[in-house]
Amino acid sequence: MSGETILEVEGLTMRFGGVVAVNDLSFSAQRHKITALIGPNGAGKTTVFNCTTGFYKPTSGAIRLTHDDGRNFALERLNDFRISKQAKVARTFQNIRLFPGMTALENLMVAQHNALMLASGFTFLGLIGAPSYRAAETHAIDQAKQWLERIDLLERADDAAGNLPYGDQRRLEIARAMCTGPALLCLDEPAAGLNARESAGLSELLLSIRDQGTSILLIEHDMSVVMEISDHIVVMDYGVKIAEGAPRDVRDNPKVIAAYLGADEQEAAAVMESSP
Ligand SMILES: Nc1ncnc2c1ncn2[C@@H]1O[C@H](COP(=O)(O)OP(=O)(O)OP(=O)(O)O)[C@@H](O)[C@H]1O
Repeated sequence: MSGETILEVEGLTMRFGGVVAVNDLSFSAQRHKITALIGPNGAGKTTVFNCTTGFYKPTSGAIRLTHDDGRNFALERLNDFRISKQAKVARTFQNIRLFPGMTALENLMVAQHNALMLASGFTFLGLIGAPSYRAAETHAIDQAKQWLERIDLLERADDAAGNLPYGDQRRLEIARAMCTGPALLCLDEPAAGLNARESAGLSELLLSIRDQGTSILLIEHDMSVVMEISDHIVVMDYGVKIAEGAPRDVRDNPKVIAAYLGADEQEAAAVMESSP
């Protein structure tokens, strides 16, 4: 194993014309831990995700990812395809982006497209049904079924993803990201729109993913989820880091309380009332 840090963000800046969405931000995320990025609306959290996952090229700064075996990736220099395929960073989005017309199972198979394409020799071995391709396909189906079972959707494997209840779709998105075998899982507001029971189930799922060895970077407005499952929290406001630490320290930090009070009454109350 290579060090405790999986992700090191250093001096990250992202400008959109005159808007500085992220300004000289530095933080690190530890291996096999859940690191949460929180902050009021417009603080710059999603922009950090978009830079980390290659959707945006940062204006300046470095984003380094280190695998368990010590391999290093300069994410700020890679495109989104290489970041997911080589650096093994997977993400979900604020708004659900499943393939709604495909079944739940098919959505998880598509996630394993890269491995299947390789095993198919980019079509030919797949067409003739070569044993190596059939073995890869069986493995992909097994993996998809295991994840469906884990998120309690095995019985709905053949239902169109778009017909599933909202909370199920959210869990399916996470399972789809996990089917790519990520080293780092980036989740953008996974609890958005979930009720209290579904949020509790989500927390359990994320803790089990962490405990089985996947590092998680989480953006979340639901403070009950953040305070319950995060190992470390980084707080942003107006593009800069205003605090970081363990859930209890962050919750009691006057700068954090002030940032949330200046934002949205409900959100401020949620931060102050949440108990880690
Ligand atoms: N593509 C873009 N073009 C111009 N400005 C942008 C772009 N993306 C983000 N911004 C601006 O950057 C700032 C940070 O936005 P960002 O979406 O990263 O914040 P956030 O913390 O994720 O907010 P929220 O919690 O509401 O999702 C905002 O002022 C936003 O308007």
